[in-house]
Amino acid sequence: MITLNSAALEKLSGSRDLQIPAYEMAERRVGIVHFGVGGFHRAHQALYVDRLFNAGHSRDWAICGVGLMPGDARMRDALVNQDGLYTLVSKAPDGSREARVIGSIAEYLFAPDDPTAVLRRLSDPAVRIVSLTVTEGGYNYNPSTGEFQYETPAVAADLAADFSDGSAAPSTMFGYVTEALRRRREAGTAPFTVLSCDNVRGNGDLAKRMMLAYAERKDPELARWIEAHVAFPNSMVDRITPVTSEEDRAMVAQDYGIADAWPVVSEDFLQWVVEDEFPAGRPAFEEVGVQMVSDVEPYELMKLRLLNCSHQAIAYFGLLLGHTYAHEAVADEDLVHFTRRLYMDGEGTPTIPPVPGIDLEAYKDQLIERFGNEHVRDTLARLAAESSDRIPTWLVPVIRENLAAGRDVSASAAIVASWARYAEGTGENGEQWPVVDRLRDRVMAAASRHDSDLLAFLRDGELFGDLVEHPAFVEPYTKALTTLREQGARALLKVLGRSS
Ligand SMILES: NC(=O)c1ccc[n+]([C@@H]2O[C@H](COP(=O)([O-])OP(=O)(O)OC[C@H]3O[C@@H](n4cnc5c(N)ncnc54)[C@H](O)[C@@H]3O)[C@@H](O)[C@H]2O)c1
Ligand SMILES: O=P(O)(O)OC[C@@H](O)[C@@H](O)[C@H](O)[C@H](O)CO
Repeated sequence: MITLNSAALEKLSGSRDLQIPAYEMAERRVGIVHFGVGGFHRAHQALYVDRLFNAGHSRDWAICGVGLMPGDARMRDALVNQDGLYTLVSKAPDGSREARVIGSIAEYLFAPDDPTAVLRRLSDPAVRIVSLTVTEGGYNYNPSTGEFQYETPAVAADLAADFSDGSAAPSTMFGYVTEALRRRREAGTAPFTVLSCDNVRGNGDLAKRMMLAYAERKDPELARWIEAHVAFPNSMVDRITPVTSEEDRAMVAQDYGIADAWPVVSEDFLQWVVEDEFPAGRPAFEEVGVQMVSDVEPYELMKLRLLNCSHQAIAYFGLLLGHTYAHEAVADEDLVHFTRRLYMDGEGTPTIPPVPGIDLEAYKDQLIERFGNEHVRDTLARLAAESSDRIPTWLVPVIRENLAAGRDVSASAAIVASWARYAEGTGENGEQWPVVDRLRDRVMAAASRHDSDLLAFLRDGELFGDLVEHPAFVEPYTKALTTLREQGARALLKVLGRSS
């Protein structure tokens, strides 16, 4: 067994089944700082940069990963001991796979350990891109009003503190990015580009609006400078990347002989569509499969409204039906009919503009095939987590557009009802499940009132706006929730399937 680190690469070079970096570790120079190094970043952006290095492109774009949250101490321990290296195994639906050691993360900083080092790195003129995968919740906006939430404790603390003399340090992405931009402006250094890679519509626009809202309170003059000089390109990102399991670690050890503290397993599908707005420069992403375009929106809408919303469609129904994995959920005829025909065709698709170069029918079929990839073992529990960040961000806008156009919303109402039923916290056979959500107490308290008020869940204006006042939504929602509670998920899928 070989413990993964730079010194081990030579020993791994003989393996036929494993690709290792074809470049020298010592040649890497940090040009990108990334906040939120989790499974996805390591299966996606870091892979693209690794491909660039392998293809002989400039080594000036290596990544410095930054962890802000207490839980990121685990990533620090894994990556620092391995010189930033890790194993990425991508698995196709037919069972074939590709394994490679990724070398593009040259540095990892756990911000609570050394905030000064993070600010120093962010102020380095060599850093020209700051990229983000901080989850939907990381943007700190109220999903129904779209406003920045100044009262979030960590944000409020960063706003109140003075970082200029080094006596206090930021703790949020907003604090770090704006303080670094302030220092760059003061030093006459050009700003970096902020590249959001999270699953949010107009993710760059949102990042800009939230960053400006923060800066406006902190330092209005700086806010004006950011608005005028910093680019925030939008991007659509796609690769299903489950949470790494103990089985994944064991597989990497057994099949590749590598002791890797935190490998990543993903599907083989990979897509990144990026708005080409990088005034400070960028890597030659187009050379390694990234689609650089002038308008990302059609791609984003397609992906969020077909892939991500469908993930929510299979998550709660799947769990209620007793499934554990995404591939089991789409092997269920009733659920796949509901997802592919009723939701995707009936309600998602009418809200999507023409997407250049994409055959939507083939795209939707491929989504079902991707969800059905049994080798990836994506759990429904992952898809059901943090729903209060996902449903309002992805599905509620679809519902609103369809309501405004006078179109049917029964399938979307059933998805929301399945979340409401799921948030009651017990399955159809009385099994308990952990509801993982930053608003857990609130959503569970609302769901616990269903016996006396079937609309209790829907009354949360922050999550659903005024949907509760739309009879065209409330009627199918009420029917769906009643059927779910009285007869179960299978009965509801059958009823919906018959009426289609
Ligand atoms: N996993 C996927 O299949 C996938 C695919 C496409 C896009 N994404 C995007 O990537 C995001 C992360 O997914 P992942 O699978 O890597 O998750 P993960 O849990 O492995 O990593 C999430 C990272 O975000 C950080 N984070 C969370 N909240 C934060 C906050 N408020 N401020 C700063 N950092 C914060 C965490 O500390 C962690 O480093 C998703 O939310 C999504 O927007 C994921
Ligand atoms: O990671 P989230 O919270 O944005 O969403 C959960 C999944 O829908 C998502 O991770 C998908 O797997 C991903 O968007 C596929 O590209």
